[in-house]
Amino acid sequence: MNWTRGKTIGRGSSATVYAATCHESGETIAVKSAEFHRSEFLQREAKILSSLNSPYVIGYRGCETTKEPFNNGEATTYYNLLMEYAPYGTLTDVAAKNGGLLDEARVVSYTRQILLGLEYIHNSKGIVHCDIKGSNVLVGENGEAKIADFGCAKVVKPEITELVRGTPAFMAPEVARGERQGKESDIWAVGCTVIEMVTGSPPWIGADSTDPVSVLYRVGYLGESPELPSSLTEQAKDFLGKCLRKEAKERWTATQLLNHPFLITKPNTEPELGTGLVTNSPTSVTDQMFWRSVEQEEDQEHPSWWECHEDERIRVLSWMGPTWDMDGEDWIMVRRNND
Ligand SMILES: Nc1ncnc2c1ncn2[C@@H]1O[C@H](COP(=O)(O)OP(=O)(O)OP(=O)(O)O)[C@@H](O)[C@H]1O
Repeated sequence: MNWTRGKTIGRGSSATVYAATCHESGETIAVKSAEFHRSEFLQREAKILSSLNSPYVIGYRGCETTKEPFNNGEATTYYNLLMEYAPYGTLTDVAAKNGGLLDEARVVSYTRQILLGLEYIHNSKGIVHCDIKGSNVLVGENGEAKIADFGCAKVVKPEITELVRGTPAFMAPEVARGERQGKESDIWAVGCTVIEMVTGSPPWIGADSTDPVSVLYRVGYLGESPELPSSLTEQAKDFLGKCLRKEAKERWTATQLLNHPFLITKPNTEPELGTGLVTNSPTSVTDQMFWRSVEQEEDQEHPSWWECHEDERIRVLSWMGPTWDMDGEDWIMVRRNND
């Protein structure tokens, strides 16, 4: 596919996302790019996304490498994941535009769509997302929620214990303890995302400590759950209770939750949305470490943070300082490598 790279629309910890125009169709697409030698996670994400097809999952448009000249004149090779463009940005962006939080009708509508996406990837594809949160759910052209950022996702293999992935504030007890990360852990994260949509903050903000290691300890070993917002209806609280059960096996599945009264008795409202956002995944510098996914430190020379002693983990987590800025680039041409 021939395309022209446009403005930066987002920066994550592992890649930069640009708007781009497809030459043949004129369609605006999103291109997530990383230098080739640092693109292992992006390549894995592309492989998973290419196997998915649902209105509630961001659409795959292809992947390719490009050679692009930089300031010093030398060409750098990039790996690019081409995706459907979501004009309204992430759920976190939409909430921010709405004063930080969303009303219950919108929360219901987005939650239902996230669960439809999860039902598809869990049941039809045997995939666990591992990093569900507001900033990893995009809002599509028609205002629908679409699960994105499959950089932490994996195919479920119950017999294999793999490294923990995801964002501490959204981690289920069994994930916080480093035991297993399955479909049920995504459901816990859905509960956390509902809290985020209702309160405008990730769970645990306002708790005694927002230090990620302390939160993981409280979730994993002290058996604590995030506080339920007092503004919620009893039905909503009951729904969250089904998502946030401490025992993974007792948590409801996506299919069961789709039939919970919280999701089936409310009318759908069409959200009023604005486009043109340029965002970074974390909402602010101060909460960035707390929000940040922990999938990419595997390629650092240090040991995996989870396998370390707690003191070591604190040190590893403190390495995750801000690495992003907000500069947008002008339109540039992209030269594609030969296929
Ligand atoms: N398809 C898309 N359409 C519109 N915006 C997008 C799209 N994909 C990503 N973005 C924007 O780019 C940002 C970063 O993307 P993404 O979360 O996929 O990157 P990442 O490097 O995996 O981030 P993270 O640090 O959360 O792992 C998103 O928060 C969003 O604002």
